[in-house]
Amino acid sequence: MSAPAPEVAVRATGLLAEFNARGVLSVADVNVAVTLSRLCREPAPEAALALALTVRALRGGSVCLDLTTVTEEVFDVDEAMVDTSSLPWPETSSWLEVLRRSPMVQVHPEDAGVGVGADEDGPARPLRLLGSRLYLDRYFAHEESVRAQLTRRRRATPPVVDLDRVEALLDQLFDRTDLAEDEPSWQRIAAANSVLNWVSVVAGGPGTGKTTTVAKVLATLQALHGGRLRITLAAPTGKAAARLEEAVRAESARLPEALRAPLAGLSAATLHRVLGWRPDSRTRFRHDAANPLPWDVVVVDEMSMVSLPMMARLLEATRSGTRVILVGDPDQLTSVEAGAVMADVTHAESNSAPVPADDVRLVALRHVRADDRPGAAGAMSPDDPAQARTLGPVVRGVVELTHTWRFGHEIGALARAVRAGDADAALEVLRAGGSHVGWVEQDLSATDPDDLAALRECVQRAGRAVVEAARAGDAAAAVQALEQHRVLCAHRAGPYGVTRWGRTVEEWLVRAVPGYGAEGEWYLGRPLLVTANDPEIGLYNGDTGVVVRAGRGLQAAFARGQQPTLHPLIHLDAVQSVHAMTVHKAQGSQFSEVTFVLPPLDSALLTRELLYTAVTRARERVEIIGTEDALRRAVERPVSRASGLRQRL
Ligand SMILES: Nc1ncnc2c1ncn2[C@@H]1O[C@H](COP(=O)(O)OP(=O)(O)OP(=O)(O)O)[C@@H](O)[C@H]1O
Repeated sequence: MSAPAPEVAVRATGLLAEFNARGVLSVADVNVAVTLSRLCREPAPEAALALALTVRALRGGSVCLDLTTVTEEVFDVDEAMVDTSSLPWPETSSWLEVLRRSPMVQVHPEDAGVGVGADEDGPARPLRLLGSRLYLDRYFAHEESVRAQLTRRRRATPPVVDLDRVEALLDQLFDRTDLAEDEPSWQRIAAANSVLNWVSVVAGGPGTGKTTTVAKVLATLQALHGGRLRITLAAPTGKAAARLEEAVRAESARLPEALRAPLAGLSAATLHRVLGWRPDSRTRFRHDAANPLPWDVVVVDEMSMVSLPMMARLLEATRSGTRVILVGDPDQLTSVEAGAVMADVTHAESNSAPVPADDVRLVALRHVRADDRPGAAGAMSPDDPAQARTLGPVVRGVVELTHTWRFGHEIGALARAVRAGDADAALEVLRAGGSHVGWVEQDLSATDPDDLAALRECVQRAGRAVVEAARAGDAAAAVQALEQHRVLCAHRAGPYGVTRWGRTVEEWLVRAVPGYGAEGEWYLGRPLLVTANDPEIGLYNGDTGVVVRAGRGLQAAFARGQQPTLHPLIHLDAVQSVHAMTVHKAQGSQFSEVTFVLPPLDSALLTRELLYTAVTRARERVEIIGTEDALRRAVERPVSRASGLRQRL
């Protein structure tokens, strides 16, 4: 794939001009760097380059620019890889030296005890240098806020609970029926952790029982506190919030009556709504440090989609005596905005540090004897270095669930192989096939889509069901049918992209469904994708819906738990048709069947997280179209997102 010619930044000279000409820097990156260099009277081109690259890094989801690794990064222009090896990169140590002396840069004292503002006597400087990592000051402040809040809560005296009572409740809620003889009950350990810590992380892939565990944690907490706790459930999007509410309800319905009752009124909302969305600001909320949230327990699901700035706002608005339970899949693609908070918190460097033998939470965990199986927390010794890797995260409030309870066996095996970076194992699962996974081993640039008969039939079957329900005015059935099957792509454009595949799917539907699309722009059964957050009407980027008959008019139905919400078409500002969608947009959604169009070998987007996220969007079956080389490359290349949080936690 060749990259299109980049737009030329007329203000760029020297280094900036060269990086712009190669497409690494956009006009906007260059303009920010030129303007701030002038304002700060910084003549050094290396400093301007570092600033421009930092702005660019934020666009790509990194929180900062790491000067020691930037030359190895994969840069892309419009999704095609750019060869940056021949660019005139400054030598790292002299580049850092220029930055240390720059009037644009505030050098941060390395010792972790010193927070933002400690050396802020001089005029405001737009950049912050911490070791080899360069931040825009605002993003450093977000990272520092999250780090400080999490650390403070971890170091605080843990919540006071009656440990015997906790043990009895956990005994009642968790049994070992479906576990192998030597398999620790990680769900139980995770639950103990969330009960015993102010901040806890329940990590795991789809179907590993995160929601089940959270429902049991909430039941335990309410039982310990006489049902008086005020609890809120939050998620980054409306759809995810609705799913969370439904799942927690379904799980709590299975609990014993006495434990279930206090959970009856639980409801979930988007993070925007929980924090108090303000029409006058995109980044500030009604609840903040001065006006904190009233809740005793805050559960945040789909954490991998939560950006660093959002996490900072949430923690700042949460009182120190509130339990915060973070739930999500750290191996998924990260938030569209900057940050990889879930992955950073789950894999924080401190998690592998030695565990102090007198750690209060460890003692507590032992006391509740989370489990006696080999390798379980209750049976572990903090003095045994071999166990430190498993025990470290647990003691620090992080538990990863790995047993998959829901998937067809092959999808789980494929997801595990991808997650582990084991390309041979992934290929073995795909080659073996079965009713849950399939592989069309083809290079798509040379394929006529009409040759993919099985895919066409699948698309037509699902599309027909959507249109029939939409025409009949059955919004719930239309929304459900919409989630039967989805084509996912990494790219937006080109032979592997959403545009081509969306058009193909649309053509197949026109052929299969009489009168398809005949009503004009808002035709019955038109699948819709929301492309921008609109908290006012409760629709979020990535939400999908469908145009349905409603009385004598038309409305758009969006999945929200059992009953879809209906919106007048006139309210829909930012929507497009969604016959195929990017994996990024599909985060937070699942479909019965998924067809994943794997990008080509030279794609900058071909990463492990992309493949893992695509595979785990499927509930019943996933089919991958692409070559063996591209598959191997994807499994073997993890995403690199620069952030200091992982090291600093
Ligand atoms: N220990 C267990 N034994 C048997 N079934 C379980 C167990 N834990 C969870 N399940 C079942 O597995 C399914 C998936 O569980 P759950 O919804 O809690 O997973 P999840 O990790 O929250 O998934 P997702 O991320 O997709 O929401 C549910 O049907 C649940 O009842």
